[in-house]
Amino acid sequence: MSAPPRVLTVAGSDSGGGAGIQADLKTMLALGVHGMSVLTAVTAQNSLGVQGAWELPVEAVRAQYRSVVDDIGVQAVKTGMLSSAELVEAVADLIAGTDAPAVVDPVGVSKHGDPLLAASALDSVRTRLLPVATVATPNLDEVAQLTGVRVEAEDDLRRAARAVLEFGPRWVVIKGGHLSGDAVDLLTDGSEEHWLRAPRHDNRHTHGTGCTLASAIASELAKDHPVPEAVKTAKSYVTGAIASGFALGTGIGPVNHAWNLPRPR
Ligand SMILES: Nc1ncnc2c1ncn2[C@@H]1O[C@H](COP(=O)(O)OP(=O)(O)OP(=O)(O)O)[C@@H](O)[C@H]1O
Ligand SMILES: Cc1ncc(CO)c(N)n1
Repeated sequence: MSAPPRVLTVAGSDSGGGAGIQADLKTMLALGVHGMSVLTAVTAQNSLGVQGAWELPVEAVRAQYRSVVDDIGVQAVKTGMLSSAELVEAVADLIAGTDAPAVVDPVGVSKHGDPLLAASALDSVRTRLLPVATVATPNLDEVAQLTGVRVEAEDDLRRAARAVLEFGPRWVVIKGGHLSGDAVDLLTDGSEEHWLRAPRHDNRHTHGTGCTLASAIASELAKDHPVPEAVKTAKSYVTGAIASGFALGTGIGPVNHAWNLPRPR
């Protein structure tokens, strides 16, 4: 059997298994790539929120990255929770030295509003991390934090995308998941525009949707698909996973990462 494409996630652990590293690796398995991980932080987290978070030392992050890239090699990298300015800058430098596309999910806060990135790290995300991104995938809160643009309706998505592109990612997906109506995202590189529209599933199984979308994009890029095709496949995957999510705990439950497999749970 030949080796599947290899994808590396650089992100935090979600003890509840719905977001972070756990969501990333499940997505990668479901999309047929070999998932690998660099842990940046550990969170005590469940369906109700984040009860605690502990960062790893920057040397531990660099060492994990080098172990994976120098021996196994990667066809795509995805970043999630990076916690501090020091980690953002270290990871940006590592990505800059890696010959593979990078999907940057500039994680700022959890679905419950718990901070996953220090306010003092925002400038490093703007000036160091976004410039090395092949695709950046901010949600509307992250767009507001990074650019000051407040998106209240679909019509504002284009202005938000332009503001994020100013920081240098090659492509941006503005996730309209927090608007009402259809779940509409805008993918653009400043010249092409792709509007990705899916029906909104009015359920509570949306913990980790952003991590899942970004990991799915990275998985499809690792298979050598062009960015628009990769993002369209990723959008279908996350939509199906939300539609078949399940209740867990008493708060916001996870998506069903296995929904597309021959024997879904
Ligand atoms: N209720 C929903 N029904 C259908 N699609 C949704 C729904 N909520 C979000 N999405 C889609 O899921 C993807 C992730 O968007 P979202 O805005 O939820 O990310 P996020 O806030 O970064 O997620 P998280 O912080 O939980 O990882 C987008 O494609 C968005 O349109
Ligand atoms: C560890 C982690 N990363 C990312 C998110 C974003 O949803 C989360 N809730 N937890």
